[in-house]
Amino acid sequence: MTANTSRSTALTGIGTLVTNDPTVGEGPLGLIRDAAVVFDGGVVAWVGSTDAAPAADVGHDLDGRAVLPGFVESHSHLVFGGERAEEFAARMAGQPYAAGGIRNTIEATRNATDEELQANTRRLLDESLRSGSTTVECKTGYGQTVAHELRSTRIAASLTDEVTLLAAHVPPPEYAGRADDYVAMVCSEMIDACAPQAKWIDVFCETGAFDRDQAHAVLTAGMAKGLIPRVHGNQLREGPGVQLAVELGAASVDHVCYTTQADIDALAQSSTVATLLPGADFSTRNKYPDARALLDAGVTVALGADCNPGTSYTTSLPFCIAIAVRDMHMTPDEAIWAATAGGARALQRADVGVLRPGARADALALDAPSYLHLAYRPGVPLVSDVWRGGELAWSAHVGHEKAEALR
Ligand SMILES: N=CN[C@@H](CCC(=O)O)C(=O)O
Ligand SMILES: [Zn+2]
Repeated sequence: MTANTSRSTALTGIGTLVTNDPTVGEGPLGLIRDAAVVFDGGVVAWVGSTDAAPAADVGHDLDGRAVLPGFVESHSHLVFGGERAEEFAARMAGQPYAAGGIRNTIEATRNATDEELQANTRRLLDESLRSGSTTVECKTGYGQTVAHELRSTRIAASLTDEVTLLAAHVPPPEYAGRADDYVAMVCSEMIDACAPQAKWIDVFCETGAFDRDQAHAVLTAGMAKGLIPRVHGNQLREGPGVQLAVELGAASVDHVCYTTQADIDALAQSSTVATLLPGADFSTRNKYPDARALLDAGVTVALGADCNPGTSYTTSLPFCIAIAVRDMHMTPDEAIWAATAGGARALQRADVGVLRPGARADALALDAPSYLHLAYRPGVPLVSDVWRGGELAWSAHVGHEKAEALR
């Protein structure tokens, strides 16, 4: 039995606390006004009103500021080299996004050293921490040889437990016109080598990437090695991705910009989460998903920043929350839930995205009295403090600490 050397911390004077636990507070967000939360041993020990807060070793008076669970980022591509700003500029001049741009990043990633990739991934995790993301899933997908994907999984696994093998991103240059041969290699040597370092298997099911049968082969090969499926689907046009994800019981299907009523009905009757990625649609001038239709049908919706150099070079879930409310007609409450508890559902985690006793002590404070300001004041760095495992991981008031492994 190791001694509990960590000190308990009480955050008091919280103007509005979002718990995401309707049994302890008001409505789906479990809101508590004039609230307090106590962290002890890396987990939430107590939540309630300030005047009933138990004693703790360390106290912080939040002076009326809002506190939320740390954001849960369930969709990011952080292990990459290079950047594609010119491609973005061409898109803004009218050139449509196409999956082919991914090959530019594949070349830059293959040419990068381990140290460069590790440093870039850590830089982006630090950046996402400063905007409140305390859990971050990280995909591979820009290496696409066994050695490069293995390197990418190892780099991701050194920084987060949520590692996704996305070897089936697009057929790499050396397999141009031979997607089936690439799929056969992914389903054998690639997954055999990389599965031990990953938790999830993902595939880009889209024209110019992989069709339904190829995607099915990759996902089922990953599942046979104990990986849990996720799907990039229906991003650029209607397609088989949503139905495939539901058929295989995928944790989530992501993008979901073009859906039929049958897609929405299938999702509503499943446990598959629809993860919306408004940063990608913003940066590619793509159609936003019909979030309202999904939510009104009872689909569980998550929000992700989808940080990657091609479609969405942002780590900011506050930015995505603002777009989700203004352009996708989600209510502020729905958007906040989607970026916290929704992301946790997409990662099948019950210990994050919520502030209830026993949950990880991952939280953020805003320089604002209410979570509504995240949509009301877009583009403003409102996140003032971030706690991970009950420890202050970053504060705008004291300079930021390096984000160690996100466990
Ligand atoms: N659409 C597929 N994959 C990434 C984009 C990858 C890239 O363009 O580099 C996404 O989720 O947006
Ligand atoms: Zn993606």
